[in-house]
Amino acid sequence: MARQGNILLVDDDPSLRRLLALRLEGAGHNVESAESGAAALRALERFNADCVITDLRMDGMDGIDLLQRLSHDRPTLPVILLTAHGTIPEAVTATQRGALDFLSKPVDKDVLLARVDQALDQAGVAGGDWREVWRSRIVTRSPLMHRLLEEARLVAETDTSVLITGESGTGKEVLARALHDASPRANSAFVAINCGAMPEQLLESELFGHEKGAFTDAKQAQQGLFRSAEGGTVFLDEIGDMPLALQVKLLRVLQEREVRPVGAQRSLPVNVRVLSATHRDLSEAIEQQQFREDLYYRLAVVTLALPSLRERPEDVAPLARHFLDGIARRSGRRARVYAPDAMERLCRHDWPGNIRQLSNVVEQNVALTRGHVISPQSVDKALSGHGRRSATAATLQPLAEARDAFVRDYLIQLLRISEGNVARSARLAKRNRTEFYKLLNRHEVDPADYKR
Ligand SMILES: Nc1ncnc2c1ncn2[C@@H]1O[C@H](COP(=O)(O)OP(=O)(O)OP(=O)(O)O)[C@@H](O)[C@H]1O
Repeated sequence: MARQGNILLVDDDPSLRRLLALRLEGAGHNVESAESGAAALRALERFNADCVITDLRMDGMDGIDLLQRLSHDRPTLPVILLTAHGTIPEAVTATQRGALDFLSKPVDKDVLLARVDQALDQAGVAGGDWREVWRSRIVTRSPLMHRLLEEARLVAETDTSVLITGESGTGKEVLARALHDASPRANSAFVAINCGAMPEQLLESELFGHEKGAFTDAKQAQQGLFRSAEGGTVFLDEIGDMPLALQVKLLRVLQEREVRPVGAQRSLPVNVRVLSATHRDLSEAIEQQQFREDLYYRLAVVTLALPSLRERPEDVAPLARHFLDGIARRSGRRARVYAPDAMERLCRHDWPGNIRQLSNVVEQNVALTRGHVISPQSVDKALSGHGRRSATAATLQPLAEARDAFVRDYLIQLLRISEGNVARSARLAKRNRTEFYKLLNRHEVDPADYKR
């Protein structure tokens, strides 16, 4: 069923506005028109738009300015740009800054309706239904991601085991949670565990539980994650790092749908859905006999491969704004903004650490920015810091700068641990408060940014 949505149409040419509105209304959409970027922002205060179509060149606030405002204020609202002959390069740049797409004038009716349908799909407007909440934590404008989310939504309705693959920091856990939220198990527990983070025996008892007295430290019986997730979902992160002996036990649990706590005589039935994730190439691990092939086929009935951030550069700007908003909300202060050149640099970076690295860079930028606007220099500094380990003679920092960077990182870590509490941070650093405040000032770190 074709989607029908609320479309805000922005163009300073009244005849084009009328024509496009007629076409969109003819397809069942609800259309509101505005003659400028400023009028569009006013209209959005009362009109609940699912998609904005805006001309690129307009007097006053043009399409790019409007896009920038919307990317900041409404990062998930899809924006389509209308371009006349000669403005296509600008529109291409705009898609890198977060525009969903662009349409060349004269606008072909079928292309218009197809693009709008795609935009409504992105906004989560499904066949006339209202937007979906399950994917609300996933900020994206990438068509690759939208296809993946569509697959995720379909597979969420079943009890199929899903293996999520992707480089570190691409959002595997976020996707697993969204899958759970979209599933019929959404009202039961979602329990996540990192299989690479603990020794084998501890992992076994964490997963399957233990009886009282099963081993020296087992003072109390513990039911284990599988049983505590009864009716819900277990998410096994870094499954590729699970020790082989435990892989056998996990396979048995998946086959029999029963768990046997450490030290128990009997197995107990469990009803959980299993999602797992890895950043490793499991086929290579299977070849090297580090991962059981039979377990792989049990876990990877469906595989969802998350693209790296390099493969979806259009997500950098909306994600950066999303993280700025998050920091502002936590500190109760107005969100900072990136200067256009600074945003350009973020968009050009290749993000080996993916979204987690972007989130750290944004946090570092906020910590180092006194005013409202984050400068390109601040971005360069944060990015060179992240590349420190692979520095060459050309990029190596002078000692004074490296020392400053170290002290700043140290202060940020303290404030993270103490959630912005200066007295506690000063105690941890074994410095008196006055001295500690001086350090914060000198390194332009603001404790308010770390308050929860
Ligand atoms: N699409 C997204 N929108 C908003 N935030 C995201 C998105 N994807 C990831 N994040 C955030 O990025 C960080 C890393 O995500 P996550 O922990 O899910 O990645 P991961 O692939 O599981 O990483 P790892 O392999 O290191 O365990 C988290 O803070 C998460 O909230």
